[in-house]
Formats: sequence, C-alpha cells, structure tokens
Amino acid sequence: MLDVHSLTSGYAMIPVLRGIDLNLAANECVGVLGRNGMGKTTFLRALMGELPPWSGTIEYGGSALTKSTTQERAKAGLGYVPQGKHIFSNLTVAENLKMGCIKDFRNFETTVDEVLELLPRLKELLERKGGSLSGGEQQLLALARCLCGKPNVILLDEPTEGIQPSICDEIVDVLRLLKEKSRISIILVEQDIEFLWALCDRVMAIDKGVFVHVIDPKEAGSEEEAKKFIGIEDN
Ligand SMILES: Nc1ncnc2c1ncn2[C@@H]1O[C@H](COP(=O)(O)OP(=O)(O)OP(=O)(O)O)[C@@H](O)[C@H]1O
Repeated sequence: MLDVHSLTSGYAMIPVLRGIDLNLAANECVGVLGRNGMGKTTFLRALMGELPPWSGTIEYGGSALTKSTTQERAKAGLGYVPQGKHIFSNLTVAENLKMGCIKDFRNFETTVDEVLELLPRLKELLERKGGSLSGGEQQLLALARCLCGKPNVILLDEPTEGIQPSICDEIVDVLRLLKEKSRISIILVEQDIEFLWALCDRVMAIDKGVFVHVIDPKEAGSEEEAKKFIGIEDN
C-alpha cells in the first residue's frame, strides 16, 4: 500500500535518513522505535512531504508520491499527527475539526459527527479554545482533526508523550477500532513499549536513520528485545 524504497533525507547538508525501506500493508500497524535523534520524526516528515527526499522513492497505492506536496499527500490519504499536539490554539475545538475536513469540506458536519462518535470526550469541549484544553485533550483533538481528513494511513508521532494513562487507553481503543472497522494503516513512532505492543503488527528499530531490526510483538521476550533499541536495557 505504502512503499518506501532507499529513502534518504536530512537538514541542510546533514544527512539523517540514510536509506529507509518499508512496505506498509493495508490494515497494518507498524511501530518505529529508537533512541532520541535517530530520525523517527524526520522519517514521518519526509513521508508527509515536509522534507524533500534526497534520493529514493515513496509510492502509495501504486502511484509515485516522492515529489508530491504535503497537500497532495494528504488528499491521497496520508494523515499526520505531529509530535507535540499541533492544534490551532486560538480556534475552538469545533473550528479545529472543521479545518481538518480537507477531503470533503462541503459535508464537514457529517464528517465531524462521525469523528466525535469515535472520540466522544471532545463533544462537551466543542466551544472551548484549543489552547485551553489539557495536554491529553489536545492530543485527542490532534488525532480527531487528522481523522476528519479521512486518512487511509495515519502517521503518529509519539502520541503518549506527557499524556495520562486513561487518555493513552482511549487512543489505543480508537486506533484499534479504526483498524478493525475502517481497515486503516498506521505508522506509529513511540518510545512507550506497552503502547506499541498494544497496537503494532511489527516494530522497526531505527538506528542512525536506517531500520536495523524488525521485532514481532507476538514473540516471547520481544519487549525485552525492544528495550535495547531505546537504551533502557535491563542489566
Ligand atoms: N529542523 C532541523 N534542523 C536541523 N537538524 C534537525 C532538525 N530537526 C531535527 N534535526 C536533527 O536530525 C536528527 C534526527 O532528528 P529527529 O527529530 O528525526 O529524531 P527522533 O528520532 O525523532 O528523536 P526524538 O526521539 O528525540 O524525537 C537529530 O540529530 C536532530 O538534531
């Protein structure tokens, strides 16, 4: 569905991604795990078109996306929830959601209602300004806004960062439901092993801009194995 081949990219003259290969299947959730600064966020930004590729290709549903703009990728079906709860602080929750309806703006009310059924906690916050929400509520809003764009692939960057466990559980429930009912695919960058293991079909370990290992969360001992790649190995 989403095929990334030998992707390299970076900032100015500094290489960060050094040859990423990934085939994401329909309805698959792939985790990306690695120490700070290894290129996880850069990978998602390159997929979304925020950073130009230096070499390599990105294909989605058989069509080349490598040179497409961020807007074209979003319209094609990629949804991105960046790290740090990117929402419009001065707009209300309702306005934030409306802004997310990039695919079918004329029917935004129906789309927003469908998303609110998935994330009902936001229903009572609709008139509040985004910036006045708690960190966890802002993360739910960021996810909801992405869902309003009706993505087929969701790119999620550290959704649990600084979030209380009950909201993390809510995010897991919504993503599981979307995977089961809407057959979406997910690329999930996370350091929280429990969260990754609750959702992922496989987890890629990244080191210095390259995937160096694949972990099967269903295998015994896989969580311990994962800890090596984020520098929290037990001694
Ligand atoms: N805008 C930028 N300009 C220059 N260098 C950057 C920029 N953003 C990130 N980098 C550098 O690129 C490298 C990879 O950063 P990236 O944010 O992709 O890492 P990460 O694996 O997501 O880390 P973290 O877990 O800390 O979020 C780091 O060395 C970082 O300092």
